[in-house]
Amino acid sequence: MTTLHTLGFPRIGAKRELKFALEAFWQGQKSTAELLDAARELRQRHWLNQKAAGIERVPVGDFSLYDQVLDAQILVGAIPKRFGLDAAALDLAGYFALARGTADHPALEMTKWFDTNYHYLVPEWHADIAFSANPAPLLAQLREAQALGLAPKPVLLGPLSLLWLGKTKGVAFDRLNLLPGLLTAYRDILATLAAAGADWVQIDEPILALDLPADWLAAFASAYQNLADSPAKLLLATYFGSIADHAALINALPVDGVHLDLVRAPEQLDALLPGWPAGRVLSAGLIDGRNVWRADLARQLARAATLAERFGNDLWLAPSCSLLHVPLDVAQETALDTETKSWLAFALQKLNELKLLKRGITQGRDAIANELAGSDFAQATRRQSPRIHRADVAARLAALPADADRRSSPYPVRARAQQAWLKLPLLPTTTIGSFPQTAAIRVARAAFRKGELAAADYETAMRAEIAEVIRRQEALDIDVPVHGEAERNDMVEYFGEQLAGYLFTQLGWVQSYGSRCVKPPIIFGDVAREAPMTVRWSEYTQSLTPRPVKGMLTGPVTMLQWSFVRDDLPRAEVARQIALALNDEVLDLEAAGIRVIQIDEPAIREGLPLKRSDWDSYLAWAGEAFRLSSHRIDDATQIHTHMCYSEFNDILEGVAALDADVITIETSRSDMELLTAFGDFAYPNEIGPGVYDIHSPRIPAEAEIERLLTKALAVIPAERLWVNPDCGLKTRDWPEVEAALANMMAVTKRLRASLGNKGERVSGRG
Ligand SMILES: CN1c2c(nc(N)[nH]c2=O)NC[C@@H]1CNc1ccc(C(=O)N[C@@H](CCC(=O)N[C@@H](CCC(=O)N[C@@H](CCC(=O)O)C(=O)O)C(=O)O)C(=O)O)cc1
Ligand SMILES: N[C@@H](CCS)C(=O)O
Ligand SMILES: [Zn+2]
Repeated sequence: MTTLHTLGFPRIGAKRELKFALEAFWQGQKSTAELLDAARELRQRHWLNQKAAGIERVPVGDFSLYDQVLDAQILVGAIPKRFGLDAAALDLAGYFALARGTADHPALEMTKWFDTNYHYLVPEWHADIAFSANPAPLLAQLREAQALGLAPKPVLLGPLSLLWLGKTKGVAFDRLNLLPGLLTAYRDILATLAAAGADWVQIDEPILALDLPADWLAAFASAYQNLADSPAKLLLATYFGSIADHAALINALPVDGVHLDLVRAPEQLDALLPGWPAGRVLSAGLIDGRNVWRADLARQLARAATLAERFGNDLWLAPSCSLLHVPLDVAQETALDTETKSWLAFALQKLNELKLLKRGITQGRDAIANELAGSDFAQATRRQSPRIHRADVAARLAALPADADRRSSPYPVRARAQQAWLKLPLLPTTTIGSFPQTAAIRVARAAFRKGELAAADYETAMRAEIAEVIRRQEALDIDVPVHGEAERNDMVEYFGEQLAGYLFTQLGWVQSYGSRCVKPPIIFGDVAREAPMTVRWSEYTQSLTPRPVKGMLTGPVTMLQWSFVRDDLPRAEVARQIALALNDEVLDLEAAGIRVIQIDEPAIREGLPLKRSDWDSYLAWAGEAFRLSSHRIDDATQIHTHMCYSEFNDILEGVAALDADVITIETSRSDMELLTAFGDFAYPNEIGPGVYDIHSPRIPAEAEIERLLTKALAVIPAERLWVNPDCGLKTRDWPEVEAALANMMAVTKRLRASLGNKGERVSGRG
């Protein structure tokens, strides 16, 4: 009979219990035992949720106190020497030192998990690293699940993906040299898990969805040959894309089962099935683990039934990938109308969809006739809903001139017009937008939302916050201040709430990194701006200072990437709709006298398709959408953009093609590595490489900032260099922010003096 399983489950908790337990622990308000209890309680609740929904093999090892890739590093004893910690004796202080850094040790670098908004901690590979199996924490969780009478399936990040996702440090070397030692650790771990009763182990190798070099593909064959005598059966899990290009390799691997993402890449079955080894389990990922739309049950049942005919007991059904990337339970959403709710499925609803598919296969269609009718009805109402299609949006897009995404003049001309009024000093300073989202701000917003604080009082509180933010930036002498984003719950959700075509949830939390979560809004229909969204806040801010205030918007690609997007329209088309809505806002800001405007695009790299063959078309429409958002603005209005948390080396031309006047970009955690590439490529416009990492509570010393800025000056002409932190400061507290920015300003002023030009920049006049 078909087996139901999941690859991973959300771990933060319906009410973000894990977040609050972690943050209380970090603040010394919860003991180690209390934090571990909270974690155990969540794990058990989630396993039981899955069991109740008919999931027969629950995952173990998908839960983490911070990040599953960090846990995978600890599991194989791969802790960078610089921390001076022993994996086998790691306590919580050590664990969080790796994740969050300490006064002496910067945290592990953090970057995006494939094309998701989840961030993982990047392994640091040294040529002399000695791996050793450290299975005790995973084993303890396995026993917890067994004690609940469950049939758990441990989940490991596979050896090749773990190596690939890390970065080499020190003298350059080939990461594949580390494979033999790493495999010894995996063999030990598999033996220990099997001895503890795990008959199946899931090994995730998501890098198989990428274009891999030949030596890495060859390493898959040898690595899995090495693990072939594993006493536990191995389920090789792939997701986020097709592995069809590697069909022959995959079919020859000595593994007992393979999971395929049949939502993202349904066509890969045709490539894989002809050579599928007899007796190998197919885990069919039929339910979308990356989006929130209710499955078309009839369609999925037809697919599942065909597979069941061929595979019989060797068919497993699952979501397409871990459910980490979707919210937990749509039933908790009390503010959504019944029709809208009927279109949606969060993690718990997706489990139910799997259960229905199994019932349909084993007992026949009639056994789920009502549910099939319900699903058909929901698909039909969604397709036909008048709330989804807007003729005005379509007409406006159709009427755009061919050059709507071009500024009227090239950058050098614009730079002159901008410097003429901005009169900025050399190495102008700015921040990325947000200032600390203090408890007071969030409490005020929570009260406002509950109706306990009147709109006017909320407005007054936010204005007071803005005034304070301006006062502090003036005291620091920052050249281009911002309003601080106090009024925003989140840089995407905030805009989603104000745009037509978007829905938002009350409890639709998805983990972004560590304890930090986001509530991605849901794009369900055509997007349009109903009314100005940020203008009054920016206008007010400008009234407080003679300095040029930078207005702050989230760009179309990021609005798309960090939302759940409708699946009935190409993403490019949705991006164009958002771009026009933002263009309305840009023009209104400009008219209101806000003539420096940042259009954040931190997610542009994350949205890059996993296969290189799809890159050009993505970069073309993403770039067009970005540029379209500043359609028709004046040369003298300076457009900034900002990007963070990604490797940008691959897409420098695409980044340059956005033609923003200034880009502020995260670089400090990677020690300005990116800048070398920007220098080689001769990035044409202005650039502000982040001079310190804002995701760590560490205050960067002046010497550190100076070292990074000096490195930047070696590759970027001083006339085009800006000085700023890596990203927004919303997660930090004020003492840290003021100390860090004061150091940044002191270094900048020293460097300006040493560059011998304390007056206006000359760049724009060249
Ligand atoms: C820049 N980043 C972002 C990403 N994705 C986004 N959608 N947004 C981003 O900004 N991806 C990449 C990075 C990831 N970085 C971060 C950084 C910080 C957070 C974060 O702090 N998230 C908050 C939740 C933010 C939010 O929605 N706040 C709301 C609700 C606040 C709240 O919890 N209120 C309480 C009451 C008040 C209290 O007691 O504190 C309540 O309602 O119960 C708001 O401000 O109104 C987090 O807490 O995790 C995310 C990604
Ligand atoms: N303007 C945003 C960008 C974050 S990527 C902020 O400062 O938080
Ligand atoms: Zn950022």
